[in-house]
Amino acid sequence: MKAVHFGAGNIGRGFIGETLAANDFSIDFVDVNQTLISALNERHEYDIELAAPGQEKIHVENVDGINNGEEPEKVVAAIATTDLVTTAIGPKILQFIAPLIADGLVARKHNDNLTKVDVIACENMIGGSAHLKEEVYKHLADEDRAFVDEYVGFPNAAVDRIVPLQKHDDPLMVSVEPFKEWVVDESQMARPELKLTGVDYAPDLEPFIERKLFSVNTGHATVAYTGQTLGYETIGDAIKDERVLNQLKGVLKETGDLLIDKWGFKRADHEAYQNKIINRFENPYISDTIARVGRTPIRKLGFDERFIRPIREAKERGLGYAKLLETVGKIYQFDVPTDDESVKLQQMLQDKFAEVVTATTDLKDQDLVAEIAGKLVAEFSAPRK
Ligand SMILES: NC(=O)C1=CN([C@@H]2O[C@H](COP(=O)(O)OP(=O)(O)OC[C@H]3O[C@@H](n4cnc5c(N)ncnc54)[C@H](O)[C@@H]3O)[C@@H](O)[C@H]2O)C=CC1
Ligand SMILES: O=P(O)(O)OC[C@H]1O[C@](O)(CO)[C@@H](O)[C@@H]1O
Repeated sequence: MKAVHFGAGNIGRGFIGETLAANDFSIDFVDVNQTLISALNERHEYDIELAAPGQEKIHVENVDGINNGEEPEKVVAAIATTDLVTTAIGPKILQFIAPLIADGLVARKHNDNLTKVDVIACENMIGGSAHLKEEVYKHLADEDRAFVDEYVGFPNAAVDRIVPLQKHDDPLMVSVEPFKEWVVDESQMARPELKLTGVDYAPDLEPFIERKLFSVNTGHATVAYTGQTLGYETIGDAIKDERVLNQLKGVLKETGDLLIDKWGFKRADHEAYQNKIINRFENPYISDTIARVGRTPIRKLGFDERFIRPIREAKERGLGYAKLLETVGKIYQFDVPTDDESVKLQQMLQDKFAEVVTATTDLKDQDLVAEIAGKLVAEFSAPRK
């Protein structure tokens, strides 16, 4: 069996690659990072290390790399004959790989390849594959849509494994937590007979993706944003602070109440699920930065994302969301100069504060307005350790 996987990064190599290889797939990793692509093509194998006592190694082989920026035609040819397409590239990048996926699917039509194929987006988002499908369809001519309708599935999926930023001499080596969960919506598959060991197939993904996103991801982000306002740089250090842990527990109580009310999870089971997540965040074998877990704060503030959606739904149901609101307030203080969205958010705040300063002081000197606004932004985002 053959798979084309977009995104040879942390979760791509550290989870999707492991699972595909364990199911005897050969994998074409597609990425724009030439260091990763060259290493994959030189060695055709890599190691995964479990972040746990013993640091067990898992060997992955039968892998190749294609740089989609340099050799898009190779990606199209690979999709034309593959059995499965997966992505772990980032929600906002899906739109950029959609044209290539569309070309690859049309190539299947031109080659009379009538084997059905599923395209699975393994991103932290609700409806990831459905979103990718919309993007792909924008690049299909009317006469190709019927073929894709009939032969291609875009089943939504939830993937759960913490894979932090990596620091190894070997660019392919990836250290991952032992826990892993990959759930695919079976009802949306074009080729449901192609099932992978290590993947769960659910008739309805919504409860799983919401439980995961509003527990693991809302929780992790809460540790990151609360931790940063207290001056911490790593998740491990932040979660040792009782104020951060209490904030996390408060937020998980609110999302837990919502999930139990909405999906009928049993409270005891859900609390056990939450406690396991807290233990995962505390894993001393993982060094995870607040900058990574809090990355792209504007995306994380989105309408259907890990804070605003549970807040909206808790409000509709008359449930509590005070701790979630508190955390949202902290997201606006997320200040990481290397994160474009953080820089943009801070600039938006600076501009708004400047409006308030102008309205309250009548100052005409814009340099002075900017200086005062800068002080206000700093005041609102200063660490309060
Ligand atoms: N790291 C984790 O623990 C988990 C991550 N995810 C999701 O997986 C996705 C990827 O996350 P990570 O692996 O952490 O990120 P990452 O940054 O390690 O990997 C992303 C990869 O995509 C590549 N890429 C970026 N733009 C590209 C383009 N236009 N064409 C081809 N390749 C491109 C990058 O070079 C990089 O190798 C995200 O949606 C994330 O939410 C989901 C569950 C766990
Ligand atoms: O990948 P995103 O959406 O930026 O969010 C980061 C989150 O993803 C994970 O890496 C895995 O779900 C978590 O560790 C973290 O909460």
